[in-house]
Amino acid sequence: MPYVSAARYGKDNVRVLKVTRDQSTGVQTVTEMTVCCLLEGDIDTSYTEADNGVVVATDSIKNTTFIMAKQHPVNPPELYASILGNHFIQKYSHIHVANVKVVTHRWIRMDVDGKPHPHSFIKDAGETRNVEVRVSRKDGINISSSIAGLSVLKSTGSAFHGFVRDEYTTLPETWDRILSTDVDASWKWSKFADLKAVEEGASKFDDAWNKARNITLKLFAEDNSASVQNTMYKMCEQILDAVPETETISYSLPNNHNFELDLSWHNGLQNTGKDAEVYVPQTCPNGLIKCEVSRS
Ligand SMILES: O=c1[nH]c(=O)c2[nH]c(=O)[nH]c2[nH]1
Repeated sequence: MPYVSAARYGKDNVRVLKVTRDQSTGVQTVTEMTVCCLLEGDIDTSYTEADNGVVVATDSIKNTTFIMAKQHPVNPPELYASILGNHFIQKYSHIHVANVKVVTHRWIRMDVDGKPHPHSFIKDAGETRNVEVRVSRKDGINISSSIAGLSVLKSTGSAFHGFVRDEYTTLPETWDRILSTDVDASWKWSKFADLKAVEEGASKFDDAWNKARNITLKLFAEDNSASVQNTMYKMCEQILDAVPETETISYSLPNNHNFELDLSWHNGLQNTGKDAEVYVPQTCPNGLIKCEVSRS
């Protein structure tokens, strides 16, 4: 007899923009988020018996996403996601888990004539700040925070040699290469007992994001990289050290290759090795290096 071994449902890609206005200074702040909220619980009969009596409509989940954004702070996103998720398990006794993902887009305050403008912003389109929160009646609140799509490139200070050489190998060893990647870095927080615990720790979330971002950028720039693997491990180590409330740090880094180009066919033009200046950025394939580092 088949049975429902796992099920969750909800609304994805709910786009929310919240404007907060400081009446005393006239300074306004915007937060744009894309929210996904998926519920779990005693909902199997909606699949097996067409029992919609257990279904909180995904349209209502979308409405709730907006109402919670109106009634509560949306920053830090870890807190907003926890408030939204907690709402569903408190309001509906048959819903036991809410999975909330919030992608926060980066609207950066515009500088005009060298001064921060009170209500104009520029979108830093690549990078987002993401959180994934699981609010569970039984297991408390588990939060994972991340930086995604932070594209970085260094034109030297990266090597890759000593790797396996055999009959499958064509890649030359290098002591000086371009290193380019799109950072996806996440940190998993120790479990929070309930919403109150998240509220009490709320100031830690922005602080951790700043530390993780600064560590990533500083190490990327300054590490004399032996490999993507080794540099990302150092990043994980430093974040674990800097943010004691985290349990696990993960990185997923594509190695976006920029190939040297032999132009010697054109009048002997030298453009490889020490003469390399013009490179060819590759779209695919790319290396993909991942790791997760935990406290022992
Ligand atoms: O830093 C790297 N790690 C690898 O595993 C790898 N493999 C490869 O072809 N180039 C690189 N670079």
